[in-house]
Amino acid sequence: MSKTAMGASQKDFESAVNQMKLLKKDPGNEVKLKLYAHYKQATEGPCNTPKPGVFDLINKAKWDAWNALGNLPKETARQNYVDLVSGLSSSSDSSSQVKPEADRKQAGYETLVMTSEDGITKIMLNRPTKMNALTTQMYQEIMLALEAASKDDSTITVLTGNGSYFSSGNDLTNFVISPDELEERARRGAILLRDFVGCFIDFPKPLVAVVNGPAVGISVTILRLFDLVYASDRATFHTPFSHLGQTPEACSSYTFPSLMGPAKAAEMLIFGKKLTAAEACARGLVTEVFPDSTFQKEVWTRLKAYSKLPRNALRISKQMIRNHEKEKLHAINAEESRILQERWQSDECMNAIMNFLSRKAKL
Ligand SMILES: CCCCC/C=C/CC(=O)SCCNC(=O)CCNC(=O)[C@H](O)C(C)(C)COP(=O)(O)OP(=O)(O)OC[C@H]1O[C@@H](n2cnc3c(N)ncnc32)[C@H](O)[C@@H]1OP(=O)(O)O
Repeated sequence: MSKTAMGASQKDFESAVNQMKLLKKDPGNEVKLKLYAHYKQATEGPCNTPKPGVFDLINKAKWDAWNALGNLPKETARQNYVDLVSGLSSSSDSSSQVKPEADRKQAGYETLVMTSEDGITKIMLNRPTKMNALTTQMYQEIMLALEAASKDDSTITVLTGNGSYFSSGNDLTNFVISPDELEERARRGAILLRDFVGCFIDFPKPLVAVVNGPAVGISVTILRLFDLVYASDRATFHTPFSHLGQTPEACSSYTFPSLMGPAKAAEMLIFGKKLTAAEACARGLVTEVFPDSTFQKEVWTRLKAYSKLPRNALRISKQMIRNHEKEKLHAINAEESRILQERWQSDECMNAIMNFLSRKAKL
């Protein structure tokens, strides 16, 4: 950020406002909220309008963002706005630069880093500051990445997270929408969820989860569709669906009871009990737990050795193990997505999400 001692002039501010209108790439809801709040603060001062109702989600999120700036001086808000816009412009400039040929990173993903090396394609969730919470864009990019990995010449595909979390599950701001959009967004969300989980059910090669830290929600339930799950002893496994007014997904209403028995599954899926990595391993959800200090080294050494095994034999064996229940899993996935479509429109779900967004509730 380029703060000057004098702060941004009115001219700099107006030019940043104009620059925003020319921005080609959508900066995402969080940045848009920050820009909105600083614009209002810079032009009108502290928040001066009544708080919108709890179901007016978009206006409430905007109001919260503006109100959170308190008595921030107009000049500081103006400078922050200019800095935000200049950060956006420079990142969109740099994203258009040609990447060096030697770079093994596969281009085209904004929320993931995808690399292929030593017979292993690695898909890394890359929103570390948001605990790798899964945005709509991220679900779509993961599906594209899985499709590419299923066709490339690697032997094994790995999903992992960048930073301290594996993933904090569905990004709750996916639900920041106005009431009149709710029904349509819930319908589209259910289709996206069904397609997303479907990609894991059908994935043809050995799929490995390298669970580098805590996992929440769908990033836990999806694990039963992987062939190996390696976890750091720092990882935890938490499915707080009832707390969020929601219900299980990723086929877990069937796979968890069959894996750990209905009583243990209920403890997780109905009552939201958080498991340690050792507990998740004892319940069969995790293949093996490693000390965090040696986790990356041990896991990648193991995977590199596995990736040298005959590719077709691995693939066929995986399919033999998985094919028996594929059809059933697709049917369960469709039904869970349908039920969630209803849940997302419920007051219980809306209230839980608003509580999180207004920081009244954390897990
Ligand atoms: C197509 C739709 C498919 C839908 C499929 C449905 C899936 C169901 C689920 O996945 S349910 C699980 C949903 N996840 C949660 O409820 C987790 C919510 N997050 C938290 O409770 C906490 O953030 C935490 C415990 C994960 C981490 O707490 P900590 O104090 O360590 O860190 P912060 O809270 O300060 O988090 C840092 C920033 O990251 C943002 N963030 C984290 N997780 C999420 C999330 N799931 N959704 C949205 N945002 C998230 C958090 O808001 C902080 O952002 P900020 O720095 O801008 O304040």
